[in-house]
Amino acid sequence: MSGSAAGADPLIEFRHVTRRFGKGEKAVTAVDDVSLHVDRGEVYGVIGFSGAGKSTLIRMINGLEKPTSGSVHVLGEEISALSEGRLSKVRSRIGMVFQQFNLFHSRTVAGNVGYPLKVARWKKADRQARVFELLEFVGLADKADQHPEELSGGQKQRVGIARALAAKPDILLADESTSALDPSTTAEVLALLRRANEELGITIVAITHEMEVIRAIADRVAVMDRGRIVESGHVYDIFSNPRDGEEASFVGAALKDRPSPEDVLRIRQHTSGRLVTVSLKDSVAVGSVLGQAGQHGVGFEIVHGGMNTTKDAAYGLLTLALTGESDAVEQFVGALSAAGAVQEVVA
Ligand SMILES: Nc1ncnc2c1ncn2[C@@H]1O[C@H](COP(=O)(O)OP(=O)(O)OP(=O)(O)O)[C@@H](O)[C@H]1O
Repeated sequence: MSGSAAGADPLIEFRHVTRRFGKGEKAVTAVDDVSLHVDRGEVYGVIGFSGAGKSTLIRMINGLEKPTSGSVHVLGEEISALSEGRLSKVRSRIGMVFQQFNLFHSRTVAGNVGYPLKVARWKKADRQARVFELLEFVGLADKADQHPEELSGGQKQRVGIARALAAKPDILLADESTSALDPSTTAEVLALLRRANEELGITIVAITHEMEVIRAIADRVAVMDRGRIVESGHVYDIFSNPRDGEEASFVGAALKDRPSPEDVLRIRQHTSGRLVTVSLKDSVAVGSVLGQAGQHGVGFEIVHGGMNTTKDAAYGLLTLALTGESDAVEQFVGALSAAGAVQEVVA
């Protein structure tokens, strides 16, 4: 799902939101003039290093934190201006998944999943039916009567997700939901979040410091740094577009899809060819141009890069060392540019 044309159906909207903590010299601006919108049915990822302001941002979506200035609109309400009573009504339509699972150890798996329904005063029979349905959905129907300590980390998080989905919320907030898990369990939990989005139509906001999470589930991403959004857009566009200029993209740098200055030094030790990086958005077209290198009188060596996948499509960057007469190489770079965006590698 990616119905995310600007303003299509925003469930969440931040308008020039700033959140400061403390006063005077010790004041910290955790969120600094952030504007963004999340549309119904999309998975919106927020990525950044520790301290970037992600938790503060997500806590403003369910009203646990209020902006110092600006406004936050959720499900048609200005959540930042609501009284506690009205706030709890909006909150009941928002589920939350935590890094440390936050399960009740004294309750069974079924008891944990059914807890929000008990709070919402669902009838016992309805509650039992809903819990059963949810445990089936997350693949833990056989664990209903066990306690959390009998489960693996991935299973605990699946219980956390079932509990967050229990009251049929419109929005699921995932706060570093896979950070405590190993890579294969992470993949399993991300696949479940993706199913929740695709099969139940739930809108997800996921904050993370892991690029893998964004790549696996997000439609759009905002990169946060020191409270500000420094880059945002569709995941595929951001991951697949090589950026110009001195400011290397945070995403590109984290993916290591371009050679670092150290890599370039190493590459230079064995080739004097012209180094270019080509985008593999259309890998067939690029492959066909590379197949004609000999006819251009050009030799090439792949010195860095490869393919990766996002939720929408595969993408990649290849760095090539091109050898041959400079006119021939120039002409060949022209042919490559027609197949994929080309950038010179300078170091
Ligand atoms: N209640 C608070 N009081 C004072 N400072 C705070 C408070 N909450 C957050 N901050 C500060 O705001 C900044 C952003 O913190 P925040 O937790 O939102 O970042 P984060 O990106 O979620 O990082 P992490 O992944 O480490 O939680 C940090 O400098 C943090 O110390």
